[in-house]
Amino acid sequence: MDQPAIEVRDLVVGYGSAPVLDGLSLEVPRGTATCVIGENGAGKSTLLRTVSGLQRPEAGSVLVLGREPGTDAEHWRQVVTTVEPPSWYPGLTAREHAELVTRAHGLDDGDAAAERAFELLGLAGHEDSMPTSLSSGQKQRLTLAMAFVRPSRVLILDEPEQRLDPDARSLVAGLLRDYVAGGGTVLLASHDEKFAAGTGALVTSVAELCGP
Ligand SMILES: Nc1ncnc2c1ncn2[C@@H]1O[C@H](COP(=O)(O)OP(=O)(O)OP(=O)(O)O)[C@@H](O)[C@H]1O
Repeated sequence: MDQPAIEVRDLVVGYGSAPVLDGLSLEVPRGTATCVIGENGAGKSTLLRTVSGLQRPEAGSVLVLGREPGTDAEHWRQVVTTVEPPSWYPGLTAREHAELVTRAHGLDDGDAAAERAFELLGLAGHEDSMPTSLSSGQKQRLTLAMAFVRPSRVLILDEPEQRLDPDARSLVAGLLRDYVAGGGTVLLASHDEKFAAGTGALVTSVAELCGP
């Protein structure tokens, strides 16, 4: 059987005192989605940050596509994460942000791809806006457009439904289903179980993953 896209074993992560995650294990098979739920402070973002390679575990192991995450550029060519809030470049429009991403990833038809991503995420008409002038939901749409506009094999999304209206939540759930149908792997955290079910993800909780 194929190695899972994401393999987490006996993970211990903390911030100096008692660990937030203590003995968490998780496997996300390739071409599937898993959604982690749990109350505020349960450790969902901590898990996603660690799987993204942005947080060092105290113990345990994490493999993403068979490699330790975040250690080299190859990781970032294949993995998209929205765990860290994006920084907007002063003076660059929404379209120019998306085009930066497509150029950095060597897409030949980058400008057309950016156009399609804006259409898809309901941002048509906002291409020439400064990201800082967009509403909070539009900024979230732009963040997701920048995630979907480039090729990737794994998406790690922290509460992608946040600040989105119900129609946009359904739209994004559908995009995630399509991403998985195309062979991609998704790990997300969410507080919206209806949204999570709509993505087709296996829904689990930090508590379940940490075992007894
Ligand atoms: N940088 C940090 N320094 C110290 N403690 C932190 C840090 N980041 C998170 N924590 C603590 O770790 C615990 C888990 O936080 P985390 O953000 O992973 O939870 P979460 O499940 O994503 O919560 P939410 O649903 O509110 O987004 C919390 O108790 C939080 O206070």
